[in-house]
Amino acid sequence: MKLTGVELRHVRMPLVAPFRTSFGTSTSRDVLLLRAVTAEAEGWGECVAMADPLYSSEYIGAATDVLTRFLVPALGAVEHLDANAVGPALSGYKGHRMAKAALELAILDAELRAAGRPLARELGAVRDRVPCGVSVGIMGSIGELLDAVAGYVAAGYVRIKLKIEPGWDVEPVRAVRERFGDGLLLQVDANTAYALADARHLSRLDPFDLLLIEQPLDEDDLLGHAALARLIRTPICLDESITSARTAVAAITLGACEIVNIKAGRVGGYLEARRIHDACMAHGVPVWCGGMLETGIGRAANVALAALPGFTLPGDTSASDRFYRTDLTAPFVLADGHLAVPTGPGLGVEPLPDVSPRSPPKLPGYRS
Ligand SMILES: CSCC[C@@H](NC(=O)CCC(=O)O)C(=O)O
Ligand SMILES: [Mg+2]
Repeated sequence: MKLTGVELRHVRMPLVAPFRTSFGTSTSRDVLLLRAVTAEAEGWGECVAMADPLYSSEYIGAATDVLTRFLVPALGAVEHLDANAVGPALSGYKGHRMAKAALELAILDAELRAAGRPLARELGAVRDRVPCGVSVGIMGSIGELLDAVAGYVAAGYVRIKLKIEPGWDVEPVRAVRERFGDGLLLQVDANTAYALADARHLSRLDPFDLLLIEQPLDEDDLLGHAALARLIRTPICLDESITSARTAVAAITLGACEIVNIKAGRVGGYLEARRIHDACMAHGVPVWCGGMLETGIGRAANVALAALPGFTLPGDTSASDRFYRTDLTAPFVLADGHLAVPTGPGLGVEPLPDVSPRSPPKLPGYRS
């Protein structure tokens, strides 16, 4: 394939309710969509970077700039382009994994649509539907939290994840465990809000039989997580720290985590995500698919990824209506606690007509 045009489309999606984490509260999600044009087919990608560099160092303005000035021109110079060529063609540019992931997904989508191959099969999916967990934000009160969790349990979600931070951790977890019983699959996500000195406090979560505690310490603190793992019983799962298969193996080898949250956007794309999956399986480490409030475009790719054999824990692959009143694609709807894996070529979903552009972008450059 030859890349003949790329369109960047910045969309603001209102959230159905504020979503509060240890690094702030969002009421809308800015999304950077990317459409790749080739002679054979078009492909879509979604950049999971937020509007501000709060989850990680990436943010939409930087992704837009690095795609426009460096990454898209670099791919435009590749004569025989396919998804496997994207990583090597962009390797000279450091970082910007979320921007690279969006571009690689669009090329992968175009390649697979042209070949009539579904993404799930390409990645090695072994399931046609995936069990879904849901991420629950920090709330204003325990009562509000219990109402929210009750709604998600009633909707059929098979696992509940609670965002925590200092001052909102042991009591919310205790309340949810007491209200919904020991059978509820329950985990927490700190988004780096704690320090190793909080170990004794975090060990107060041990009695609640959590599946895991996600990213309690700083992204770069593998040794701190390894020390914390020796001080608490709850298994540690890493998210922000895992930026590649190499860092996943380093974290596992150092004893920094027993479980890995795989987010293709965070690690540079779905091909690296599969490499992390394979490496974790080789080490006997279970993985699950994390979420970045993706629209149906990224959600379709995440559901395909979550269908791989090593994804043995429910992911943050919730239905479209968890965050959005209307999605950019046909909505993903929870059925018996599961989402069906798309079966069409490539992503298997299309942006709804009012999202997909009416006219192709000016060739050969880009339009942001
Ligand atoms: C956009 S910042 C959200 C990052 C957070 N993601 C979630 O909590 C899941 C959100 C979702 O269901 O997409 C995480 O650290 O795991
Ligand atoms: Mg997380």
